[in-house]
Amino acid sequence: MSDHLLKSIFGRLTWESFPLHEPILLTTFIVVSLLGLALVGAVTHFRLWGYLWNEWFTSVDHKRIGIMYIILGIVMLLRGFSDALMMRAQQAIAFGDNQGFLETHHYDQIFTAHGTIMIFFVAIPLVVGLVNYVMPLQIGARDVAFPFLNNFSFWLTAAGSVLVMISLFIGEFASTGWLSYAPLAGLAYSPETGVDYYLWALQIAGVGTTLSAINMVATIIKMRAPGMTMMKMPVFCWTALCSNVLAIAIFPALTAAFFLLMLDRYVGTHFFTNELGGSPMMYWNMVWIWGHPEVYVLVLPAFGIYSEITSTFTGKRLFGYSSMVYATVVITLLSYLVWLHHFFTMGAGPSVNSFFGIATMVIAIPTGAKIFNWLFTMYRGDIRFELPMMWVVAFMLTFVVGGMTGVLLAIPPADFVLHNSLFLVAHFHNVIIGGVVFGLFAGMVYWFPKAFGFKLDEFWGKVAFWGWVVGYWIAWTPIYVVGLMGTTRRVNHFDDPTLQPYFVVAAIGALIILIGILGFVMSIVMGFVKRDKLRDLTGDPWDGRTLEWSTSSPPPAYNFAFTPVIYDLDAWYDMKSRGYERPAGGYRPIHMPRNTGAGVILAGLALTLGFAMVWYMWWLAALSFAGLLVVTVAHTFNFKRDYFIPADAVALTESARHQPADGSPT
Ligand code: HEA
Ligand code: HEM
Ligand SMILES: [Cu+2]
Repeated sequence: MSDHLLKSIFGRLTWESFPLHEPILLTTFIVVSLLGLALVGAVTHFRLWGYLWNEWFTSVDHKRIGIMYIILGIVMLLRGFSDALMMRAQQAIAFGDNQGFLETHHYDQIFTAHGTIMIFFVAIPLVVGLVNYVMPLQIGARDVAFPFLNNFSFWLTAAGSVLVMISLFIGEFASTGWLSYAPLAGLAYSPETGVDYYLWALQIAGVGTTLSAINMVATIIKMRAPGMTMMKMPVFCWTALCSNVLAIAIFPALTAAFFLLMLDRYVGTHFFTNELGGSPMMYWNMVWIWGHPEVYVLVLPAFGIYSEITSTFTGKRLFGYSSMVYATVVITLLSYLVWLHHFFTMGAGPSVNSFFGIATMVIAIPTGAKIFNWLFTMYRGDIRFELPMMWVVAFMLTFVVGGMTGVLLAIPPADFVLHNSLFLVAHFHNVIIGGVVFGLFAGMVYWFPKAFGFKLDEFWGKVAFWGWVVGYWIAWTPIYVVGLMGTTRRVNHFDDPTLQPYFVVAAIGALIILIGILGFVMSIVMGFVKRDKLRDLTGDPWDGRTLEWSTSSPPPAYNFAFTPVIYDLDAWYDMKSRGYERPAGGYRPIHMPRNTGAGVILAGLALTLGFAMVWYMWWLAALSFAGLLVVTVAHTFNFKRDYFIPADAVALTESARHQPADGSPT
């Protein structure tokens, strides 16, 4: 075939695009392919494709979608963490003459991929997954407002992560940092495929996240059970509401920034270069208007999780419920006003910097109010130190330190010294791991028995806990120290040998975190193995206070046979203390949304479109874009969108519940 023909078919994809000469990547590729083949083989062998497709992939049930999000997040955590281990290994050995095993360009891709994956494909899916699973149950709803949209959003997120994974083996990923700063990310300095993979993956996933946020907000506003006024809503739902309102407000800014960067790269415009009136600082402003609030999008639901767990495990109503709600709202509003603290060094001048510095510090007040509310809830409570509560305590001890170093960075003159240092990197791992990740683990351990009907294995759960907590401190304390001494971020080699011991300790810490991660995986595996022993038949294993604990575990597809009526905060606790009896008859047919494969197909087409655009395969891009339009229109002609669960089937499901008919706790 002529070169010209090849080029028009494959765009810029050639044999050179496959990293056959990179031993690390080749080995990874072989291992991943073998594991993938084994998985496909196993699913085929056990004839599970039909089950997976009908019951999971096409499911519009918020519970199943939530679980799929969480699985995606855990799988991507393993990927993101492998990157972290490689960076830690590199930095532990690359001193003086030793260049380590990752040359600069490769190291750059790894920290970019690590940051991008951890934020977009670990933290976001895990948070969205938990909100998806828990929030509708907590507000007494049957599902979310737009069940199909929910499935579609999930698959868009999944498509984005697949695109990032593809970049590992075909072409390369961005080497421009997790927010791909312009002008470095422009075509002139990054002509390879990396930034294009980055942009398309995040645009596709970003649409999913935005749609999901709209869905969650609509659900919370419109679908609360009768009697559940806003101020009787569980705190987790409040944090979910604020987090998703925030997401709706900020994602368009990121989408616009990426869109303009795409125009710069594909069409040759100059939005983010200094030529022809463009400005790179415009890009920084736009991505940080997204980026700063985004960290609160992640941490607010984690705060909600801590609130639920603290009141459950102290057996008390949350101290200062309304101040907790106001603090959440205040953090939401303030988080819009501080983005410039990420580039104090831009040179906006002392008055601008002071404004943003002070606005940033003010956030410590509502956050501190929350910390004290949790402490006051615990004060003289009958605390049960089970695993979820242990995570809460570890969070408080860890997060406060990270918050304090944040306040330190918010002082502009101090930030001129610490900006882009490893001190900053230690700050954000401190708040993200201590705040978001610990919260996600707490939430997963807490709600797992709801989703699966048995608890996680406790011994391995404790291994996970201690691995993460001890590992975190050993891994990041030395990084604070070297950062304070002036070591900069994003470098793969150091000249000063006296720094080496710190990085060796940091690497040991990362290995201890590895034990924590494996411990968590084991707690699921062993929980499953010992499920008969760990089984909970009551639906309420922790003596919970909110409505999700009033249904069976796992809840039926329709969540509640009868819509609950709410009189007080902590609705389920209130129901239990009034001697609530579950109705044993009088069921009516339940109207349900029907599963559909449209979301999977649309996301598949979006993935193809992204891949084609990365490689300049214009014909494939046009084809998949046309496909997207056709399937979207065709889907609007799908009139078989719902069905009824007959009353007998509901009666059967309800009578199968092992909980005593009086609904009393164990
Ligand atoms: C979940 C994530 C998360 C959270 C919660 C926070 C919370 C905070 N962050 Fe952080 N931050 C990040 C994630 C996060 N950050 C990331 C990812 C980056 C950098 C990304 C990059 O550059 O790549 C960053 C960077 C960053 C910078 C930029 C530095 C630089 O680039 O040079 C600054 C500067 O102001 C800052 C400040 C703060 C502050 C003041 C808080 C506050 O919200 C903290 C408030 C909490 C407390 C203070 C503790 C509890 C309070 C009390 C117990 C009350 C008493 C306390 C006082 C009176 C002080 N952060
Ligand atoms: C679990 C243990 C983790 C370890 C050991 C780890 C390690 C690292 C290292 C070594 C770097 C590069 C530092 C540098 O040289 O600049 C880094 C960067 C980063 N990490 Fe982590 N990390 C961990 C978890 C996480 C998590 C959970 C998140 C987010 C949810 C996260 C988000 C980031 C981000 C955003 C960057 C910046 C990337 C960039 O500079 O562009 N990390 N991490
Ligand atoms: Cu910020």
